[in-house]
Amino acid sequence: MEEEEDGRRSSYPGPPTDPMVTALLTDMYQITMAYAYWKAGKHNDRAVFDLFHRKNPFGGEYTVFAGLEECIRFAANFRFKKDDISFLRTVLPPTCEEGFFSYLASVDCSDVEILAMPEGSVVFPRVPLIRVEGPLLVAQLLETTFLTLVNYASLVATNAARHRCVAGKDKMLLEFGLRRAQGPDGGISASKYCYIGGFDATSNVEAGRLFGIPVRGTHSHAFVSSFMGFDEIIKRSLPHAKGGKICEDFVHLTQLWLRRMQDKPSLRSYFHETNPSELAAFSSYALAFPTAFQALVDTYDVLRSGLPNFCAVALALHELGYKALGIRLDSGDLSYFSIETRKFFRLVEKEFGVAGFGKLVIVASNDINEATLDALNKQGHEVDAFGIGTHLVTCFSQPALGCVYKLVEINGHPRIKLSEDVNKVTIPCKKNCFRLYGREGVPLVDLMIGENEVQPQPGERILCHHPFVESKRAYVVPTRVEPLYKCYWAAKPVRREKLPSLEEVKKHCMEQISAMRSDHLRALNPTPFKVSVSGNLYDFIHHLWLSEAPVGELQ
Ligand SMILES: Nc1ncnc2c1ncn2[C@@H]1O[C@H](COP(=O)(O)OP(=O)(O)OP(=O)(O)O)[C@@H](O)[C@H]1O
Ligand SMILES: O=P(O)(O)OC[C@H]1O[C@H](OP(=O)(O)OP(=O)(O)O)[C@H](O)[C@@H]1O
Ligand SMILES: O=C(O)c1cccnc1
Ligand SMILES: [Mg+2]
Repeated sequence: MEEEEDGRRSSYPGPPTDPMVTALLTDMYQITMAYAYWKAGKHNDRAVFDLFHRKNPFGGEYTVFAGLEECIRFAANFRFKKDDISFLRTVLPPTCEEGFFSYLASVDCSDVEILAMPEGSVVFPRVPLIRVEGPLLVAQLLETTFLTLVNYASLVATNAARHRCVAGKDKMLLEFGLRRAQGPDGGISASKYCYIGGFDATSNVEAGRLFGIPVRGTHSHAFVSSFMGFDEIIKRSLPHAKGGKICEDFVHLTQLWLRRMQDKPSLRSYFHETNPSELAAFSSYALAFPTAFQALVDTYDVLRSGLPNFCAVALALHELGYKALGIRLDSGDLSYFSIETRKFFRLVEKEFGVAGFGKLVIVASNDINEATLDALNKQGHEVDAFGIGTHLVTCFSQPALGCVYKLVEINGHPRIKLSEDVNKVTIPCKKNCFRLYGREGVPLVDLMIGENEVQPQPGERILCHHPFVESKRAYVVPTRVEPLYKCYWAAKPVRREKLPSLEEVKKHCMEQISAMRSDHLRALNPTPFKVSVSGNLYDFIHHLWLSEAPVGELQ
């Protein structure tokens, strides 16, 4: 996103973050349709497409909408370059006329209008997340790219939000997924969209650079096992935190503190001899990061070695005026180990009078998912921060979100797609959508109306219809009516909404989730949120349905 001189974000978006997102990042059938639209002289017909999902992921009843900024960046910069056109000549049949290729070179999104819900919104099935209006050929060409930009983004943002809901607001959530993600782009996208969905930081350094997401990390088992003994540590001096005195042999100091701990009867019941190479590794790490010492304690034995070794180093640091951060657990029973660790920290605080030692941070990782978090909550635990990778970024429990992109109007004529499966029948017309809020300010229902219908007003009694089931309808007297769409792309720049920063998107997402009734959010048997249409739209859908569906003949 380009910065304007006054520091605000420009209304003209920069290119997509991923340079792979080009006009050719699409399905071949979009190109063949483009040719056929052009050949039929339909390319400039005015089309309206809706992008929406039919089912919420992970067995839940909500979805977090993400990926919009990248769609707008894509649309704003949409063009077929010379090279692109040369390639298209090689994949289309030789019968395709030359005029098409020169036309394609002139195509852009200058006559396209894109309305969408703000990124980070909590959204529900069938309500369009993005409404694209423009010349048929170009509006059609956006389909695949928009879907690939929205589907994974929204899926992983929803997954992150679900992990946040189970973990609770006060826990730190760290995204550790890059190594397990579906390739580099999957990893970068996961870091960005997990941040929107409620994670606090990522281990992915490039995501930190690209998006300004806080970057965090501890160390791995390799660092610990790379040490064989104390002899390897050559530079051992450490200045006192407040300057002045220098400790010439910090390693010796950590050994001294370990002995002091061993001499305390209350601590002796936990451990005897610890692994010395592990103490060497921790001492060395503390020498490198005296102000941010955090150690992985499960390489050899959490309670008998890792934990006492960590405390010895942390106490040595404390003597020199530093404060250690804490530990990471990466195996075993995380409930048990975190509780035992906390007890041990408190004991050390008491025995040595080190204020705050009992509150050192406990990070837990190792194949954590929603179910593990829930189990840990039920059992009780003392974990302050969770590092979550594989299950989060691969969306292990549901690998894809099914957003679709459907034509709903052409040259002012509403269009419908019929299906044996009623869930797959599209809702025709260029629509406006609103969220209606109830007495306590909670969202009650999303309402879709035709573009030309009068907008619903607070205090008005509105009959909301289920889109397909006649008997399902309800009156709502909203206290607040929230229009769901903003215009993010239009020919006239004055009409374009400025794209929010990532922080603003995250804030919006957190506010939307907090505003939802908790029964819509719960993991087990959540209550579906109601999605409805106006009486006019209901009648129209069913009129069009009847007029388009062929009448069968019984023999
Ligand atoms: N208290 C707990 N309740 C429920 N699940 C837990 C609890 N503690 C840990 N887990 C989960 O149980 C699994 C334990 O992993 P696993 O059985 O592979 O053993 P491990 O401790 O990872 O062994 P390794 O030393 O090989 O890493 C992980 O997925 C972890 O998130
Ligand atoms: O478990 P995840 O949720 O994916 O979180 C990331 C994992 O990546 C690291 O180790 P890695 O898995 O590479 O090795 P390890 O399991 O043998 O420690 C880290 O120690 C975590 O366990
Ligand atoms: O910083 C960490 O502890 C980390 C980072 C990535 C994967 N596992 C752990
Ligand atoms: Mg692992």
